[in-house]
Amino acid sequence: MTDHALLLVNLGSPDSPEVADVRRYLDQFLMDPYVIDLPWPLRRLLVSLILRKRPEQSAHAYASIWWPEGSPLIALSRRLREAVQAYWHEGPVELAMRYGNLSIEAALNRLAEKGVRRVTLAPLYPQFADSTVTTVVEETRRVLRASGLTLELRVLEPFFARPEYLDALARSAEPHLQQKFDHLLLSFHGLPERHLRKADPSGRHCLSSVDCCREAPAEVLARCYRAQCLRSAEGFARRMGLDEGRWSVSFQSRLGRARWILPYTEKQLDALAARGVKRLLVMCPAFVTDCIETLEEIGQRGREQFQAAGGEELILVPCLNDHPAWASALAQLCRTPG
Ligand SMILES: C=CC1=C(C)c2cc3[nH]c(cc4nc(cc5[nH]c(cc1n2)c(C)c5CCC(=O)O)C(CCC(=O)O)=C4C)c(C)c3C=C
Ligand SMILES: [Fe+2]
Ligand SMILES: [Fe+2]
Repeated sequence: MTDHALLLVNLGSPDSPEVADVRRYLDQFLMDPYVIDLPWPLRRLLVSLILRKRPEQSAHAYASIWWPEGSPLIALSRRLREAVQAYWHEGPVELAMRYGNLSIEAALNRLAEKGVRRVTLAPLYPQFADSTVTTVVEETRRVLRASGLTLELRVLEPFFARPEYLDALARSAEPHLQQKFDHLLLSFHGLPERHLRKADPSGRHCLSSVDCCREAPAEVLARCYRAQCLRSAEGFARRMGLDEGRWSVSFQSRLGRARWILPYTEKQLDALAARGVKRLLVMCPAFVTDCIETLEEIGQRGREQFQAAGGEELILVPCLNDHPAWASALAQLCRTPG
């Protein structure tokens, strides 16, 4: 059987680190109502304000991590697609981005032309958030409706606690954890607190106490990004045999002035240095491929900040990228997506 395809979807990147390309990309990204969840006129106003300064700053950051082949996120996602194809014999493996080029529409059309009948959609995010998973799923459904393609769609559920993902994370990180280090910081992408409250099916659990995410009942856990990040972190630390106190969790990439989920990575870097941590390892398990948020925010700015606060070295552990253990795990996850 070769008519069951995989469609891997990642976030996307600007076409180049030029200011105009970065502005166009940020505009599409931030105008997504799943990312900035305000009514259109307010969203337009806020995004236009953000776009006054942000494209220049982000363009500078993108330029500092850009590869000869282009955006690291896209280049690494392409390599991942190729690696997964070696483990997926049921049909073709396609790659698309939610924003910018490599559109979902073009990928679905290619699959239909190849005679594919079933597609398993894999949003490349281990933890659930409306701003990542829901927007990918909804956009794919919208394209299918609009194009009239009759492809049967299944969706890979967030895999934050699946052994396939956690084992692959352990296998890819293991060589880096063999070096001498004082502390491991697991820095996840942040999320506005408002998004957490909105996704909470109970309407009252999330953010009700400092520890609510540790006691989330199953239906809340299924929708709570923060609780899922903590589960991933605990599952990873257990696999690596890390003692409590030798690792911690934080959330990075805050945008704007609203409250985002705590603790902030920026604050943790200072706090760890002040506590006497000299050699700090940082992993970013919410990202399956390295990108601006890992390479620039942590690997460059985070390192400078940590050293200025008295730390000696910040070592960034690479994301899963195209590690064979991850490519094989992803194919396996897609065989039992629900
Ligand atoms: C891993 C999961 C992600 C969540 C959750 C997420 C939420 C989220 N992000 C922004 C704003 C920005 N994110 C940016 C980059 C970016 N974000 C993710 C992933 C998640 N975002 C990735 C993989 C990347 C990297 C893209 C790349 O090209 O390398 C950016 C752009 C970069 C910048 O200007 O700093 C913004 C802006 C919000 C507002 C949000 C939740 C509401
Ligand atoms: Fe983001
Ligand atoms: Fe929660």
